[in-house]
Amino acid sequence: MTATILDGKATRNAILDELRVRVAALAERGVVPGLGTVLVGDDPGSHAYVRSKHNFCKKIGLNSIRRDLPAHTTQAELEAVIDELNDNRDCTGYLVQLPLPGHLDQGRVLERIDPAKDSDGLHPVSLGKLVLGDSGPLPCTPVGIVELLRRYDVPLAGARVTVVGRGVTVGRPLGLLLTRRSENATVTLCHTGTKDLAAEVRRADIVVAAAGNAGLITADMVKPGAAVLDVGVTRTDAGLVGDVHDDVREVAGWLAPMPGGVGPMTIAMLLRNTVEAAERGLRA
Ligand SMILES: NC(=O)C1=CN([C@@H]2O[C@H](COP(=O)(O)OP(=O)(O)OC[C@H]3O[C@@H](n4cnc5c(N)ncnc54)[C@H](OP(=O)(O)O)[C@@H]3O)[C@@H](O)[C@H]2O)C=CC1
Ligand SMILES: Nc1nc(=O)c2c([nH]1)NC[C@@H]1CN(c3ccc(C(=O)N[C@@H](CCC(=O)O)C(=O)O)cc3)C=[N+]21
Ligand SMILES: [Mg+2]
Repeated sequence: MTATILDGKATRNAILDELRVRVAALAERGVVPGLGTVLVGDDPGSHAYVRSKHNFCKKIGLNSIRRDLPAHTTQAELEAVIDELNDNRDCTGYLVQLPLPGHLDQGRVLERIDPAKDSDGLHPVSLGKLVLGDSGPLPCTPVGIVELLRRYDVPLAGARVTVVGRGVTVGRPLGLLLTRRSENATVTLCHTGTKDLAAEVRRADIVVAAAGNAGLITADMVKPGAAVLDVGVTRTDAGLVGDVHDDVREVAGWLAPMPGGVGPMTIAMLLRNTVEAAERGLRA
C-alpha cells in the first residue's frame, strides 16, 4: 500500500480562497484586518517563517505590520512593542515568533498580548477557553491538523489517536481539541517518559508525530492503513527533516508529509484566526 498524501499546500490554497472572500466582505464594511508579527533576533529560520506570513497576508488582502527587534532587546523594550500593538487599531491580530532569546521571559510576554488579538491561540486566556469549550482563537497547528483530517474525510469519531509530544504549541492542545464532542477521538499523549512508544503508536488509527526527533516514527511502529501526520521539524545540514521515517509511506493509509503537510496548514489557520478576530470585533 502507498499512502494517500494529505496535501497541506493544496488545502492551504483552498482555505486562502475562502478567506479572500471573507476579507472582501469585511472591506465592504470598512474593515481591513491586519496581522502583526514580532520577531526578536536574527535566526534565519524564524526570519523565513515571518517573511512567508507577510507574503500570504498580501495574497488575501490583509494588512501586515512587522516589528523586527535586535537580539539584545530588553524585556521592557519588548513589552513596549506589545503594548503598542495592543493599542494599534490597524492590527487586529498578531503573534510573537517563538522561541524568544533566552534572556527574555516568554511567558510574561505572551500573557501581555491582548487576548482579543491572539492570532496564535496560545495566550493563557485562549488555552483556558479551549479547556472550557468556549469559543476563541484556537492554536494554529492543532486546529490545522484537525482541518486537514476533516477535508480528507479521515474518520475522527471514535478513532484512537496517538500524539507523540506534549508540547504547548502542538501536542497538549491537540489532545484537548480531539477530545471535544465535535471530534470525539480517544487520545493518548506520549512523551519521553512513555514506557513503550512503539506499542502506543501501533494501536493508533491516527498518529501525530510532534516530538522534533528526526525519523522517530518508523514503518514497523505503524498499523497498516493508519493516518500519519508529520509535524516535527529538525534542521540538519541536509535541510529540514521530519519525525516520520520515509519508509512509513509504504504502510500508512494517509500521510501528511513534512514539508507539504501540517506546516502550510499552520499558516492558513493563523490567517483565519486574524480574519475571525476582525469579524468578532465588528460584532462586538
Ligand atoms: N509544522 C508546523 O507547523 C509546526 C511544527 N512544529 C514542530 O513540532 C515539534 C514539536 O513542537 P513543540 O511542541 O513546540 O516542541 P516541544 O519541544 O515543546 O515538545 C516536544 C515534545 O516531544 C516529546 N519528545 C521528544 N522526543 C521524544 C521521544 N524520543 N519520544 C517521545 N516523546 C518525545 C517531548 O517529551 P518531554 O515532554 O518528555 O520532553 C515533548 O513533550 C518541533 O519539532 C517543532 O519544530 C511546531 C509548531 C508548528
Ligand atoms: N508564535 C509562533 N507561532 C508559531 O506557529 C510558530 C512559532 N512561533 N515558532 C516556530 C513554529 C514553527 N512553525 C511552522 C510554521 C510553518 C511551517 C511550514 O510552513 N513549513 C513548510 C516548510 C517550510 C520550509 O521549507 O522552510 C512545510 O512544512 O511545508 C513550519 C513550521 C510555526 N511556529
Ligand atoms: Mg521525511
